[in-house]
Amino acid sequence: MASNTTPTEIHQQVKLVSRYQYTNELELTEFLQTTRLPHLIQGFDIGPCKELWTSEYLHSVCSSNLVSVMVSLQPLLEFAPKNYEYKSMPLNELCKLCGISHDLESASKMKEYYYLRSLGENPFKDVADFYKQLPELSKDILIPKVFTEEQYFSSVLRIASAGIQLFTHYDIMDNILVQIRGRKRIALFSPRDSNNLYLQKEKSPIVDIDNPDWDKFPKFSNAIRWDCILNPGDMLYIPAPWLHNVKNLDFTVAINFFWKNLDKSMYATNDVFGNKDLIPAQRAKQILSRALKALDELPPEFKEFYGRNMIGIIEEKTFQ
Ligand SMILES: O=C(O)CCC(=O)C(=O)O
Ligand SMILES: [Fe+2]
Repeated sequence: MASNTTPTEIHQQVKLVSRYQYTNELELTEFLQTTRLPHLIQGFDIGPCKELWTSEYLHSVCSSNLVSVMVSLQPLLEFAPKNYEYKSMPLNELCKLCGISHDLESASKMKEYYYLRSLGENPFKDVADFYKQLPELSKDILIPKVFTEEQYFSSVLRIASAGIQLFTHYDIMDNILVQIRGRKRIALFSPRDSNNLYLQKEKSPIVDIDNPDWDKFPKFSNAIRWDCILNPGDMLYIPAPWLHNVKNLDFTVAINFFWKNLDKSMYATNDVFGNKDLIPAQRAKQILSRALKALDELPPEFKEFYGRNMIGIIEEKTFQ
């Protein structure tokens, strides 16, 4: 792409995430077993948390146990290089700070943005389990049982100040994100667009998806963006491995539930975040790195020839 391209000349296709009106658990469960598209689920009563969980309430009922919080001077979180630090702070204190930065204006005055993704008791070994770890809160929330106990993997509490935006990433398990307080804007990208997102492991380096550097990321213009806004009480079904980028429009509280929709043997056993590649994919990536080493032995024009040749084979054999 010419280096004098201006962002206004490039239009990315944007679609809206479809809505699903909740009627009963069985119908929703069956629906989620067949659709592989994200859906905004509305009409399910998530319980008293929706009215109850103000920052003042959370400040008063949450413990002063230390939690590890991402703290950044900028609202757009970047991972390479990192523009945030992990700081330990009492959970009840975090609720108060996030409450002060409840909208974009007050958050920008605070000069620090906060983002909590709850971790397991031992963050290196255990998965986050909201029910076990935060009984003072979990009694206030209801979620539809769309997965079995066997399939359940983790439940993660997410607290964020207004404005903070989490980089685009994929998770390896199916997921329902339940919005409790404030609004989130979520942009999703299909797994079919993964090659247009310049992935580095599970994350995309295109941090500012609303104003991307088109010279650096020209293929991003081919990606279709699926947008939705989550309001309190809404739930978003994010099928694995759809990519998602989350911007907090207000002070937000949300919980998400990951579950294993595939056979258990597919999943890495040492995965506490639910984002390690499936075991056969890990094997395929190792074989690919060996194939690339073999191609390195060739002169450049043969390396490119075989590289392009192999892309064609991979496309033919893997694209649906
Ligand atoms: O709500 C957020 O901040 C992130 C949600 C997310 O990444 C997830 O539910 O997998
Ligand atoms: Fe995620």
